Amino acid sequence: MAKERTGNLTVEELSALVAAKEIDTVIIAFTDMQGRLIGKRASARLFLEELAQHGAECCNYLLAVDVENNTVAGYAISSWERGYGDMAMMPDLDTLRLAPWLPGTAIVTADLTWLDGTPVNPDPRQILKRQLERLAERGLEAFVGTELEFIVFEDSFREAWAKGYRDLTPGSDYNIDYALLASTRMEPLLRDIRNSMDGAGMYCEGVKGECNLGQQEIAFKYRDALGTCDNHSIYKNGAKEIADKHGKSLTFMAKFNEREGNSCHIHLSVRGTDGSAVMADKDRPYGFSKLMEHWLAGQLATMRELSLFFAPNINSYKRYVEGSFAPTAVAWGLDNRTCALRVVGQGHSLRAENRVPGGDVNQYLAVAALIAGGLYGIEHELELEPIFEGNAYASDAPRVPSSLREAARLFQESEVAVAAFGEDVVAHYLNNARIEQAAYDAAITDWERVRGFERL
Ligand SMILES: NC(=O)CC[C@H](N)C(=O)O
Repeated sequence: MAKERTGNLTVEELSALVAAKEIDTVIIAFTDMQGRLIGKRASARLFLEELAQHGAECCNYLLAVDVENNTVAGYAISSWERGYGDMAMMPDLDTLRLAPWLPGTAIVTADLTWLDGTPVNPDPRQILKRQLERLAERGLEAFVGTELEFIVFEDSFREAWAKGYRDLTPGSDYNIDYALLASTRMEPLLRDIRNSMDGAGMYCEGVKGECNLGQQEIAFKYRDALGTCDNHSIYKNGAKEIADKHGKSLTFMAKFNEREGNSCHIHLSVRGTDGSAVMADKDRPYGFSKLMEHWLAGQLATMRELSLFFAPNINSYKRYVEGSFAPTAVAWGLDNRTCALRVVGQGHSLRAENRVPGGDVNQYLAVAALIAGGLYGIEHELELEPIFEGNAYASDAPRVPSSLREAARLFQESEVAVAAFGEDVVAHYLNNARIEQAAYDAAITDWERVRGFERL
C-alpha cells in the first residue's frame, strides 16, 4: 500500500526539507480571541535550532486587543499598567505541517504560555484542552467536524475594502445550492483551496454550492477535537490567502447581507477512550444511551448561557432568522434542520450537529462550550426533554439569544461557565464582549443614514 501523504511533518522531515532548501520559513501561529490566525514568520534554521524547543515571544496584548488591534482596557492579563510584556508561543510539534500555497513555508500551531512556562488561561486552545482533559478524566474522547460556509466575490480583498464592501460582485448571480454549473466558475479558486489544504495535512472531503450568491462550503473529514480546531484556523486563514492570490475575496462573516448567512455547524461525537460507542444503545429510545441523553440535555440546558462562545460578534446574532436554515429554537430533533441540535448518525457516529455557530465562530471556544455543556448534563444526570418534531421556527421552544448584549448577560450569570472555564477566563471574554458592544453602540451605520438623512 502506498504511504499516505499527509502534509504533516516531523521535525526530522522538516530538517531534511530545510537542508534541501525546499523550506526556508516556519510560521509559528496561534488563534486569538477573535478566531484569527496570529503569529510570526521565522527563518526555518532558527526554528530548528532554537524556536522548536524554546518557543517564540510575542506581546501579551495579542489576547487583549479588539478587531482593529486597539489596546483596550479591562483585561487582567494585559494592560498599560502591566507594561504590555511578552508571552511565549510554544510550538506543538505534532501540528507541524507544510503550507503548499506559501512558497517554502511550513506552519506550526502554538500554545500560549507565560515566560515561566505556565499556561495563559484565556488562550482559546488551552480553554479547549482543559475541557478535553475533563472529558478524558471520565474516559471519554471527542471527535469533531466543523462545516464552514463562505461567500466568494469577484472583487479582490483590497478592492472590496476600498469600496467599503458595497456593490461587490458575488461569485454567482443566483442561489447555487448544490449547483454545479455556476460553482464551476469558482472551481479554479475552490480547487486550489481544497488541494492546498490536503497538502497541509487535512482530509478534504469536497465542496458544494450553498444558497446565497457565491456561497460555498468546503467539507473536511472529522477527527479528534483538537486536530479539527487547529486545522480550522489554518484553513480559514489559508482560504483567504489563496483567494487573495486569485484576485478574489471571500468572507466567513455570519451574515454578509439579508440573504442566507454563513454557518459553521459543529458535529461532535463522543467515544470511550477505549473506542467504545458510549453514546449508542440500540435497545433504548432513538438508540441513545443514558449518557447521550444527559449529554444532549446538558447542551440544551446551557445553550443560551454559553452562546457567547457560539456567537461572539454583533453580526453573529443577525443570522438567527426564521426560515433561513439558521436556528432560532433551542430544541433537538432527529435530522431536523429547524432545531439548534440536529441529531444524526448511529453507533460510533451518533452525534448532535450544533447549528448555532456562524462562520465567525472561534471554534476552540465553541467546542469547549459544547463539551462543558455536555459534561454539565452528565454530572447532573439531566433528563432529556421530548424530541421536537415539525417546524421548530414556529414552536414555543426557548430562543437562541437575539443579541450580543443578551448573550453577554447570560454568560455573566452562568455558573456553568465559571465552573467549567474559571472566573478569569469568563471575565476576559465578557470584557471582550463589552468592548465590542460599546464600539457598536458608538457607531453610526449606513442603515441609520439611509432612513434618517432626508426622510426623518
Ligand atoms: N446548509 C445549511 O443548512 C445552510 C445553513 C445556513 N447558511 C445558515 O447560516 O445557518
